[in-house]
Amino acid sequence: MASASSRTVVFVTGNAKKLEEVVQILGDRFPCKLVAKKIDLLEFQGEPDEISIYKCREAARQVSSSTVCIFLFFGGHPVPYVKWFLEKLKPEGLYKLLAGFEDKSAYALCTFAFSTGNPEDPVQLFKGKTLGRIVEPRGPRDFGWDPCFQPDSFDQTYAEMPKEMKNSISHRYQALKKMADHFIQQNATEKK
Ligand SMILES: O=c1nc[nH]c2c1ncn2[C@H]1C[C@H](O)[C@@H](COP(=O)(O)OP(=O)(O)OP(=O)(O)O)O1
Ligand SMILES: [Mg+2]
Repeated sequence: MASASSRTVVFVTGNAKKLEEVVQILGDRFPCKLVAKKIDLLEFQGEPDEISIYKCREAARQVSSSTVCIFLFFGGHPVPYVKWFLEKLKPEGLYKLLAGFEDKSAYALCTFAFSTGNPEDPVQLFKGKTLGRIVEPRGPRDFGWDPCFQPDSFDQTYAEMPKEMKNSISHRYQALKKMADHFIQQNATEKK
């Protein structure tokens, strides 16, 4: 197998905002070459881990190169299908859905699923979770449910925060950190 630094990792996402954050968070910390690719994958039903693994396998199959590694971004709570809720309801509607519930606590979840490209290898998951609550939308509307998610111990919603602040505490940051650490360590082991 090629050494990590000469390896190309394909990031599978059609979401420009996710990609933007990943590039900002990783900087030049990641030891592999990154290429982004949009693949429209069917949404499976199930728990987030199962969905991530299924979609990653499917993405790896579609990219069909034995040397390429795949990541699949998966993000968003209250449910894996939040994308369709958001499209129809907008952040205001998402908040209103919870009107009847006193408890507005929520968490943002990001899972990176990694496949070596070899279907025999297990898919690896790197997960990050940020605790918070769902609030009436505040701040710019340019990224999904950011206006209605307020992380614990902050007064601002994700949308109101400067980008660098969100990117230093977010679910995506935490998942990426685990993933980058894994590859940096693997790279160091390969060099020994
Ligand atoms: O940090 C975030 N802050 C706010 N909103 C977010 C975030 N991360 C994902 N989101 C939104 C995008 C989509 O409305 C839904 C997840 O759906 P999800 O399938 O993961 O995203 P997507 O289809 O846009 O991109 P992809 O091609 O990677 O599947 O939550
Ligand atoms: Mg999607």
